[in-house]
Amino acid sequence: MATLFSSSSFLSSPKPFSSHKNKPTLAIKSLLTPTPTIETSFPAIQTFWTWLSDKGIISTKSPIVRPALVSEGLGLVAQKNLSRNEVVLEVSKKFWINPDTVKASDIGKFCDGLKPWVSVALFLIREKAKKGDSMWCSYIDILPDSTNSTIYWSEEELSELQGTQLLSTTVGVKKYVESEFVEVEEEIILPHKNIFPSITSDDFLWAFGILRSRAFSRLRGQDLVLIPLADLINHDSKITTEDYAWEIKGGGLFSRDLVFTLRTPVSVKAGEQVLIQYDLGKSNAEFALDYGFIESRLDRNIFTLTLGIPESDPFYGDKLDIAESNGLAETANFDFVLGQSLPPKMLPYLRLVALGGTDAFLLESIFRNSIWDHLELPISQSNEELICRVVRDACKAALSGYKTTIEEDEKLLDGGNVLDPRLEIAIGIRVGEKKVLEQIDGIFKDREVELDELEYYQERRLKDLGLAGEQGDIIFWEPK
Ligand SMILES: C[S@@+](CC[C@H](N)C(=O)[O-])C[C@H]1O[C@@H](n2cnc3c(N)ncnc32)[C@H](O)[C@@H]1O
Repeated sequence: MATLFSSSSFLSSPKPFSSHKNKPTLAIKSLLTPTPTIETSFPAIQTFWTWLSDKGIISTKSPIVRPALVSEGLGLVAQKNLSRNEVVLEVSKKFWINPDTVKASDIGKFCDGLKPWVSVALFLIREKAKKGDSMWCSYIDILPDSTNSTIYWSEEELSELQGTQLLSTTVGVKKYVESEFVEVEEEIILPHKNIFPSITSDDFLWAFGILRSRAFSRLRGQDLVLIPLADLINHDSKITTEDYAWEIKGGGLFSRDLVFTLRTPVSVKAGEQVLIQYDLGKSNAEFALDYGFIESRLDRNIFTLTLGIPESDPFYGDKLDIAESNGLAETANFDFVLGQSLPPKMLPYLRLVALGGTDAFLLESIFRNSIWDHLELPISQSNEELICRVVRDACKAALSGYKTTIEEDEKLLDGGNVLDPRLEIAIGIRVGEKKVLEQIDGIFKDREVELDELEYYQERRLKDLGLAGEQGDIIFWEPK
């Protein structure tokens, strides 16, 4: 039975953590302070503000929000008291940056057929290189050089994630971005050197991270769109509704241009920051990868169990057929959330994968319509014992891949020292994953203890046929 827990140790010799040189290098980082400071006079913000006004993107006469320096970098600060659901800003489509913007630009003809994000990434890099000659220059100037997303971490910083799923994901994402860069470099950048001078893979990673952390997606008909000013909105974990935050209006037959509208999901006092909930469904690992921060909420801690039917299984074909008829496949990912019960379908899938020996008759085609119902309950002691052992072994193997214990991590977090934000993310992620793994192990440990008392398929079948009593004793018909 193939049980693939994807916790890889990418870095062979972890080095001790030292404060990184590569902190999020917002152009304005020297003005960042740990306390929320409403600072609007910084030159780059001023220039951006003037640009927004000159372009008519917003009216600067009686603005509802203004960009300002806050503890999260830049943010939007209310200029008056706002009630819940009040419109905070509106940005017309002509000021969005999306694949249509690229198409209409001077590089449009070179970007035909590129993935939407790749074309927007090239556009951003090129506009950035143009400096003052770009119409987007004032916007591009306020974009950070990096965030605390794990894609920007040094190898030394990444070594703090040793053993975590986030490390493998980060490595995978960086490889993906690199391979996209190699392709676009060969096909577009090098053949048109005069248009795209000296674009490096670091530039490409920068653009990828910018899009990942601030592009709006899943908007009506828009796969990926950067909306200047709106993309300064920061996240607040205390806001637990995604409603009312943003929408696209207009675009009907007789209506005006499409407009992006941002609303505040909660009431805000003048001078306070307007904040939204980015995504209630994201895990801390996704937050760390996309945005470079995590939350303390328990259910943001998720460990993904990847289970699969090995091709070498003598019943591979039948098992795959059953899995597919029930919405699963040869491999299946189960997201296990801290503090919650096992993901639905996980136990039946595990039992299916482990099915063999004298239980294999259940794989015969006459059971095809009822097999999943049977798999919802324990099949046999040996099957249940096997799934417990395999899951527990996998948890132990994954847990041995981390270089610290939960206690050591908690001590670091509660030690009263101000930690580097990236180290704090790393500790939060690894402690969260380990807690989930311990919880999974605990569930299957308890199950192992109950194995003798569980009711299995044969017993249920005998009961159904009226051949077994409620206590499991076999009823014989004695000849009279
Ligand atoms: C959509 S942008 C928001 C504007 C951003 N603060 C800036 O300076 O440009 C998202 C980024 O803001 C920062 N951010 C947003 N909410 C945050 C939070 N609650 N804690 C820490 N950083 C946050 C992260 O760097 C994230 O990648």
